[in-house]
Amino acid sequence: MTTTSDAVPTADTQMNRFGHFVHERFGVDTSDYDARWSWSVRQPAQFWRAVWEFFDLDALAAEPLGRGDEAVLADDRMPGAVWFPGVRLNYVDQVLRHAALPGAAIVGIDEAGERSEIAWSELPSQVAGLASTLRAHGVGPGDVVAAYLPDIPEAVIAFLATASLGAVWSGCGQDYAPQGAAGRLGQLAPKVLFTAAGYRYNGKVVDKRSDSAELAGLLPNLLAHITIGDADPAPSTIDYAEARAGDPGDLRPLQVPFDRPLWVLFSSGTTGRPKGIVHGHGGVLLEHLKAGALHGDLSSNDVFFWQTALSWMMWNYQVAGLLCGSRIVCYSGSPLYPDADRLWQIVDDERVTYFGTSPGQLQASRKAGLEPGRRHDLNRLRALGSTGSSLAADLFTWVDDHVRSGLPISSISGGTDIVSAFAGGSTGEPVVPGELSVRYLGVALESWSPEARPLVGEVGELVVTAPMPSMPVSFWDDPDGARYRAAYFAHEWESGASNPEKPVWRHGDWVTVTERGSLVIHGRSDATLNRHGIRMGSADIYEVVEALDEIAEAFVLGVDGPDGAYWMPLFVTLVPGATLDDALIGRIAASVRDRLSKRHVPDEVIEAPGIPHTRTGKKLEVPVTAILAGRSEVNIDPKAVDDYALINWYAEQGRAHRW
Ligand SMILES: CC(=O)CC(=O)O
Repeated sequence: MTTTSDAVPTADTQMNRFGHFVHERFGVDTSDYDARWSWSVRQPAQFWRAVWEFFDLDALAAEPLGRGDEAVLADDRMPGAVWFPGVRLNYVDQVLRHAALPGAAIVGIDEAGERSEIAWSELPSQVAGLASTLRAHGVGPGDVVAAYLPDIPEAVIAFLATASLGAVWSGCGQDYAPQGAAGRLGQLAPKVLFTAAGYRYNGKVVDKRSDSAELAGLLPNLLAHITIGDADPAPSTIDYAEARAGDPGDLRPLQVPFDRPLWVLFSSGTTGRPKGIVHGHGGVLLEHLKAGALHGDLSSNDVFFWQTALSWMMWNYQVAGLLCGSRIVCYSGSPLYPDADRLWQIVDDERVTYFGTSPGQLQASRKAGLEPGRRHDLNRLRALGSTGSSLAADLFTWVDDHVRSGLPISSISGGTDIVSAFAGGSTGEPVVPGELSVRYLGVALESWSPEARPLVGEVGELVVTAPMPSMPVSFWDDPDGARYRAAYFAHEWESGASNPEKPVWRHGDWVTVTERGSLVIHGRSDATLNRHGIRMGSADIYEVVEALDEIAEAFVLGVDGPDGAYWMPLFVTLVPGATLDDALIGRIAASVRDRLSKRHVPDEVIEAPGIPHTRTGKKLEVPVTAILAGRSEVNIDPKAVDDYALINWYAEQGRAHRW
């Protein structure tokens, strides 16, 4: 496989400056990435102290960080690690540090192309004005402020105002119906709700006024409902412009303990009550500076655009651009409207330097025959990020051929749980198609065999063997931590000599750590295809099948039947004009056999009317497999799925299958 960009260890990147700083400060060998990573996981207290010092966080905190490892990591138990016990700070201060920068901090673009800007210089007064209105409505430390909004700049201001008070933020995209949003936000008993009158999507105006009013009615503790963009707001609501014009006074974000909740994110909740995952101010601040500034090299020279939505953790990750002094771009429309070129046009118009997207958008660009590098001026673009699912090798190559040769690609993998990435591309590190270049600093990631043995060059369970500061401080409404432990620490490793002495975080993904230290993610381990003892990752099959021009999307399931029978159907959706005839089925089977193995060839290829996803775009492999297997206890929550009507179609396939 080709290397599309070469390592540049001497370049003036923040990562290299950090390496020099660590070498000087701690006398550590940081000559290459491997050395840095090994030190960061062997000496976590030293590593996170280095991050703290490199970004001069003493300047933000009420008091300087104490000496000794205990001041950084007082207890390394997992779960229950105690990070930075004596520290008081506020996430928002790191954003406001950049307020003297010229130009726009936040740009908003809607689907019709309407554009708005909030300048860095306006940020403090907008945050302070809104914070004072929230305070006037009774919001104080620990209270929850909820948002039902598209990805618009006002959402970022509302979040910063909330966090500045030491209150807790939680956002839900307006693509959720009111009941679905209430199933999440309602758990938190918010005191204030932000909603928008609507947004444009797929060429239509989506009017959300009555849904917003319905949601407000489902939140009994609400003291104020602030509406954005409603020309005719109901008397019981407060207009956002008025709320933002509260007395700005002297903005002093409240200094809070390191682990004070910053926000609550929700798991997809397709089959049970969505879990509220709580992250703290300090953990997110350190993790996002590390990921954004060190790995992504984000700075005030950058325009950072990651296409996302409020219910997806990538919204929170996008806001991290502000922590690094970068301008961020919020886009509230469909990524594919009016056509697949839409996001490339934004990258060009906004002079984006770091563009984050998904395999789906890249695949759609490829299938539409786009040549973004020819059609647009993408010269300022210096990195392309991708997440949501594994980025197949052929899409790396497509970017190299059709966007820009040598453009570093960072396929990242992590999730809501840590509101960041465990691994991905890193500025200056080589990129190999289909791989995540490195394990991120401070992430003790390994691939483990069923007997809890570390593996290199073989597929295993993705585990993290030491705490990270952005692991959840708790789950919401989980006083004894039982739901938290069950989510990550309850895996039963097969008995063997090396059974772990300490609990490890099992993430639920299949991963290979290569000899070079890069990674390949093979899909969810709880959705593993286990054909008569041969285990296969679904992502490997998607990579091959979705590369075929006729296939829009693929969905492979492994269904257990009676008497040890196993059925492995591959469902596909087709691009317009394509037909699933014997020739195409033959080509699918041949590609899977040639590029993977004959064991990976599905039992059947079936054209589907669609593929069900969570609202953050993950294929619903586990619950749909259970439905096909006829397991009656599976109850998929219609509100958590993008197209619930499809579930009946899949159930019908299960009933019709002859074992
Ligand atoms: C960083 C990620 O892992 C994002 C996601 O796929 O949810």
